[in-house]
Amino acid sequence: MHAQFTDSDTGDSVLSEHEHNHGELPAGAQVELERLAECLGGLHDHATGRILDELDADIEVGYEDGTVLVGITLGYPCASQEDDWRERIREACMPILRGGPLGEADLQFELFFEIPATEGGDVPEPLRGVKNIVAVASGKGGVGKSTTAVNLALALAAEGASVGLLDADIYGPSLPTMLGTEGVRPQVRDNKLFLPVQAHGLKTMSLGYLLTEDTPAVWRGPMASGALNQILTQTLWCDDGDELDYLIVDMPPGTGDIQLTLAQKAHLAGAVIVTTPQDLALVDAIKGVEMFRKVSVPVLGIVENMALHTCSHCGHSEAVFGSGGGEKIAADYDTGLLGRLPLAMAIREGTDRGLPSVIAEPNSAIAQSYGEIARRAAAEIWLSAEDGAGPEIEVG
Ligand SMILES: Nc1ncnc2c1ncn2[C@@H]1O[C@H](COP(=O)(O)OP(=O)(O)OP(=O)(O)O)[C@@H](O)[C@H]1O
Repeated sequence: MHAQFTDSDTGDSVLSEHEHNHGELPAGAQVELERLAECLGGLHDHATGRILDELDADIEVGYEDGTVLVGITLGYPCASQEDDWRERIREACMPILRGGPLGEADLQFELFFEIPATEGGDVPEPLRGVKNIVAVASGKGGVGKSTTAVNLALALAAEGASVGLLDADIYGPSLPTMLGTEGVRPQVRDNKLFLPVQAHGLKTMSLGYLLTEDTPAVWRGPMASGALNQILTQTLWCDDGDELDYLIVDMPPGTGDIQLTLAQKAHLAGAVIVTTPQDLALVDAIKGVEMFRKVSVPVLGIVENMALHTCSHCGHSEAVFGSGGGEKIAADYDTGLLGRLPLAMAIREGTDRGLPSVIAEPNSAIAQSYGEIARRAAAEIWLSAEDGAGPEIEVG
C-alpha cells in the first residue's frame, strides 16, 4: 500500500495531481511545505526506535483546496498507530503553519505501509508470493512458543498485513486447538496442493489437520519431518497472484537437525526467539540464537514469556521465573527484547478455547503487548531489507 491520497470522486491521486499544479499554491507556501517535510523527518518511529530521517520511509507533503496533506509510508504494518502519528504530526506541523501563508489550511494525514519482500533465492512455486517467512522458535519446549506464534500472526493481521501461519511443531501440533479449527481437514487442489484453512483472517496449515488420533507415534519422528517439508512447499499459500506479507512458522522446540534444515530451506526473513526468564530456558534460548546465526538468519528479537505473575486475588505482581534474562540475552547477542508477556490466566484460557488473546480481548494490555511485539519484529525485517538510502521526500 503506497502513500497516495485519492480523490473520493475520481479516484485520482491528489498529491501527484498537485505536484503538476504548483501555480495554485499561495505565495510562500512551497517553502512552508518544505519546512514541514523537514520537520516531519525528525519524528520518532516507535517500532524501529529511529527518526524518519534515518529510515527508508516516504514522506509526502502536499496542498489541495485549502488542505495540507501529509502522508507517511513505513515498511511494516502499523494500522493501529495512525491516530498516534496524526496527533504527533498535528503537534509538529501546527506551530509551523500558524500565522504563515497556509495558516488557515486544514491538515489531513494518512499513514501507509509497504512491506518489503525478503529475497528468497530459489523457492518452490507455492511459496513464491510469500514475501517474508518468519520462524518462531524456542530452545526448549513448553515456554509458550505456539501461543506467541499464534498471537504474533493475529497481531500482524490486525495491523493490516496478510498473514499465514504454519504449525511446524511435528511433535505436538497445537495450532488447531488454539485457533478453534480442530477436526478441520484442508481441501486439496489438483491432487497435489493443500488449500490453507482460514481462521480469524489467517491462512493456516498444520500437521494437526492431517494427523488423526490413530496416526502411529512412530510416524511423528523422521517421517513427520518429510511431511513438514511437504506442507511447507505444497500448500497454496498464495492463489491467483495474491501475496502473503508474512508466513509465521511455529517451529518444533529445540535446535536439532529438523530445525536447522527448516531454517535453511525456508529462506527465512528472520526468527523470533521465545523464552521464559528461567535460567534453563535462557540457556536454551541462547542455543536458538546461535543456531539461526549459524545459518545467517537474522534474529529479530527475544520475547520473554511468563515474565511476571499478577495474583488475580490480591493484584500483587511477582517475577516467578526471575527477571531481566531476556534483556540480558538481547544485549549480549546484539538483538532486541521485542516484549514481555505476563503469566496470565487469560492467555492460557484463550488459547485453550480457540480464541487467542489478540482476538478474544483486542483492547487488553496483553493484546497490546502482542501488537507491539508484532510491529517491532516486522520493523526489524524492514530494517534488514532497507538499503540505507534514507527517506524519500516529496513536497509539492
Ligand atoms: N504467558 C502465558 N501465561 C499463561 N499461560 C501461558 C502463557 N503462555 C503460554 N501459556 C500456556 O502454556 C502452555 C504451553 O504453551 P505453548 O503450547 O504455547 O508452548 P510451546 O512452547 O509451544 O510448547 P511445545 O514445546 O509443547 O510446543 C499452554 O497451555 C498455553 O496456554
